[in-house]
Amino acid sequence: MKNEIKIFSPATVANVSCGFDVLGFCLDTIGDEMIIRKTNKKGVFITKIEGFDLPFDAEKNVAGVSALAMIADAKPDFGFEIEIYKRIKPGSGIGSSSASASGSVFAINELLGRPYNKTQVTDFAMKGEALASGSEHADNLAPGIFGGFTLVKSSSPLEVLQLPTPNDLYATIIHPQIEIKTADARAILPKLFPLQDVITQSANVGSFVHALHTNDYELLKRALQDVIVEPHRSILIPHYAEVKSAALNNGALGAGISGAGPSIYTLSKGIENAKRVEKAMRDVYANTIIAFETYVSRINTEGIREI
Ligand SMILES: Nc1ncnc2c1ncn2[C@@H]1O[C@H](COP(=O)(O)OP(=O)(O)O)[C@@H](O)[C@H]1O
Ligand SMILES: N[C@@H](CCOP(=O)(O)O)C(=O)O
Repeated sequence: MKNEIKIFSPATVANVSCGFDVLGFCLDTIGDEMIIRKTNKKGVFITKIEGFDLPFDAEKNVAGVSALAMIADAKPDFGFEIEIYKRIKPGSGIGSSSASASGSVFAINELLGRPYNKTQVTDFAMKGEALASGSEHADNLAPGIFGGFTLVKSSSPLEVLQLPTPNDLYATIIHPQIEIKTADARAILPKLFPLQDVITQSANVGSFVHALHTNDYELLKRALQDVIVEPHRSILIPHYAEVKSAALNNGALGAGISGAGPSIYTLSKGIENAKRVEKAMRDVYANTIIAFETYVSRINTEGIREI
């Protein structure tokens, strides 16, 4: 069995407008790298973090918390060192904490000879994600671990459905360089919603899943609406309405807040449309003082992978 593994842990888009805490998909052009190796000393030790200032204490870093949860169950007679090469900015809305929380347990599971299935790996990763966001949600973790589009049917007990990915679907992301902590963006949401909004949202998530199964781009377009969360969170994102309109006016099938923001995601049919949408979104921020990054990505159907 291997003593060391290097992985690519991709960024992910949670919620996908209509599926708060349940829908997500996996990106390909941005993600963290991690090296995990066995050590004689028992425990979990974060030995290197490059890219961003994050805690080395395993109990304060999401990668360490999920790893500790897995080894508490697996009880190996050795420990693990973790190196994190962070490319996804924390507080980005494209699953920065999730990439670390899922990457460590994906890798440890490989080094242990895969005793756990993907759902169990996701369950351990949820312990890490809870540290960052204050709640055990798996909508970023599941697409990272399973690949493609996923739906979290239930968090407890955890049940994840892997959904089909239409061939020609591309994502464009714009990430204004401000930080929104997921925990803060969750705290501002109301606890109760009007029944009519819940009905609209449920119909959209069902329609979206059907559209993925049938490659129905027109239905997909109509389903990518969020009447529940977007009105409360969009005010935290500079020029949100303008960026969204620019994307939709330039051929995007849908646009919305990626995870808890500030990133904005869009889905387009074909890479040429995705690139046109990228330019339109960049043009909005280009006339402001806001620094930003953009990514165009195919949907990554493999998820976390060894590199
Ligand atoms: N390995 C890690 N990677 C990213 N964030 C981490 C990590 N460990 C702890 N954190 C904390 O998690 C928070 C970022 O997570 P979150 O707010 O969910 O952002 P994101 O949407 O980018 O995942 C920050 O407070 C950060 O310090
Ligand atoms: N469903 C969560 C997703 C948070 O995603 P992140 O990428 O911002 O961590 C939420 O919307 O709170």
